[in-house]
Formats: sequence, C-alpha cells, structure tokens
Amino acid sequence: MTRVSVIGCGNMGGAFLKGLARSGSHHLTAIDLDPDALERVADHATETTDDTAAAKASDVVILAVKPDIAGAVLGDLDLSAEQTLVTLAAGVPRDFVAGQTEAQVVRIMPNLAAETGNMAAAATNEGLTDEVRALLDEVGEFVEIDEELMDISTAVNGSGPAFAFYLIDAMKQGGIDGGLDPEQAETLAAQTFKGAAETVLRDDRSVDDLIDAVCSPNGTTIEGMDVLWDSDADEAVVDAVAAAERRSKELAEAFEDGDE
Ligand SMILES: NC(=O)C1=CN([C@@H]2O[C@H](COP(=O)(O)OP(=O)(O)OC[C@H]3O[C@@H](n4cnc5c(N)ncnc54)[C@H](OP(=O)(O)O)[C@@H]3O)[C@@H](O)[C@H]2O)C=CC1
Ligand SMILES: O=C(O)[C@@H]1CCC=N1
Repeated sequence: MTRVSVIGCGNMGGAFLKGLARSGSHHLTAIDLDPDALERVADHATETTDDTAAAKASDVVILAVKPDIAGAVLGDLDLSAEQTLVTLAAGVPRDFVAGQTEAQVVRIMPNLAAETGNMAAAATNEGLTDEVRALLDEVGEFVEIDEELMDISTAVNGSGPAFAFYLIDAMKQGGIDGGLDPEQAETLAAQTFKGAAETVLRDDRSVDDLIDAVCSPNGTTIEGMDVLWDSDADEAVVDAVAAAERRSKELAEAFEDGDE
C-alpha cells in the first residue's frame, strides 16, 4: 500500500485518483479547496480534505493544480526528504519545484486516460523512484525522458487526447452524414480508434504496412486513403502538436524569468 495525496482534484488530479482507486490497494487522500471537486472524487478516495497539510502523511504527493498557482501551493507545503512530490504542471520546471520543497521531486506529463488505466505518460529520469514507477504502471504506460523533452511530451501525450477526440468526432460526423444514428456513429468511431491504437501498440508491422492490410485491392479503403494522402491532414496534426509544444515552452519561460 502506498499513501498517496493528490492536491488539486480537477480533471487531471481526479483522473489519477480514479485510476489509482481501481486497485483498492492505496490510501488515497484527495485535497482541494473546492468542495464540489472533492465531492466528485469522494467515491474514489480514502479521505477528502481542504487542508493541504494532510499531504504531510503521504509517501507520494501528486501536485495537480494549474501551473500558475503551483508556486503558491508549494509555499504552503512542508514535505520531508522521505516523501516524493510528483509535479505534472505543464511548463513548470522540475528545478523550480525542487527548489521549494525538501521532498524528492519527479516531473511527469500524464494524460486523462489515467482514469481508465490507459494513460500515456512521460517522466523525468531525475527524481523517479520505483514507488512512483509502480503507481504510473498501474494507470497506464510511461516512458522515461530527459526534462528537455517534456514540452514535446506535453504536446503529444498531454494535449494529445484532445487532438484524438477531435479526430474521433470528425469520423463520427462522417458516419452521421452517411445516415448512422449519432450514438452508434460515436461507438463505431471511438471503438475503431481504440482498436487501431491497440493494433499499432501490439503489431510488429509498420503503420504503412497496417494501412496496406486494410486496403483491399480495388476496395473501399484506398479511395478514402487517396483523399487523405492528397490532403494536408497530417500536416495539420503536426502543426497542432508544434503549437502545443510552443505553448509549453512559453509557460516554462515565465518561470525562467522568475515571474511565478
Ligand atoms: N487536464 C489535462 O488533461 C492535463 C493537465 N495537466 C496538468 O494538470 C494540472 C491541473 O490541470 P487540470 O486538472 O486540467 O485543472 P483543473 O482546474 O481541472 O483542476 C485543478 C484543481 O485544483 C484546485 N485548486 C486550486 N487551488 C488549489 C489549492 N490551493 N489547493 C488545492 N487545490 C486547488 C482547483 O479548484 P478551483 O477550480 O476552485 O480553482 C481545481 O479543482 C495543470 O498543471 C495541468 O498542466 C497535465 C496533463 C494533462
Ligand atoms: O492544456 C494544458 O495546458 C494541459 C497540459 C496538457 C493537457 N492539458
């Protein structure tokens, strides 16, 4: 059993709590100033409180507040060297956090799929403990990276779910336009993305080979692929990733300038 506190139980903190609660094997303390946020995670936590000091009793503290208030919350935290602080705020440098606490600090970039055990995350080599590795393993997959790659990870796997939701919605709309009921179109589109992702993760073939496997000779898929290959759809996705990466770097610059 690991004693885990989550400070900030909104979208990301809540997803972590729900994911970690699935095993039923941890002591989970949900900390938030907003009673409604605590209410939303109450069924997934061992205890809920608005008292940040409760984090003192945990092995691992997950700081899941917005980047612009991370500094203020850290100022009120009095953690010890035996504890590990996991920071997941976009653009907030690990050193900035480590400079304000006695705890060991690891920076990660998770995503909302922690809730269902399907998170894709990156964690800095620095500060990563086996205890935190085990927690990340429980809620999905993670890679260990140098911190300089955190901005691109933020774009690919942190912001990535939003980009994937957008693409699923476009596929769903195509189904609706063809006459499918919206609910059925959503099921078919979302399950198709889920299945395709699973195939990419488990199959040794390249993405090009997998596309080939779907394209029957003189069949339907190649007609659709020709439309995609002739479009700028791939460039738009690459541009979206680059824009999110750029914003992550901008957020980090504010900390380097000492603005936060
Ligand atoms: N959303 C996502 O998909 C991802 C987010 N992140 C990172 O996670 C962090 C949180 O983002 P997100 O979950 O979207 O934000 P949310 O606004 O959904 O959640 C933040 C929560 O923290 C609460 N809070 C504010 N001040 C305090 C405080 N002093 N003590 C305790 N709780 C407080 C907020 O309450 P109130 O609303 O009343 O202010 C809110 O409930 C960010 O740093 C973001 O970069 C990382 C990866 C993915
Ligand atoms: O949009 C954001 O800033 C956060 C970080 C990654 C996902 N959500």
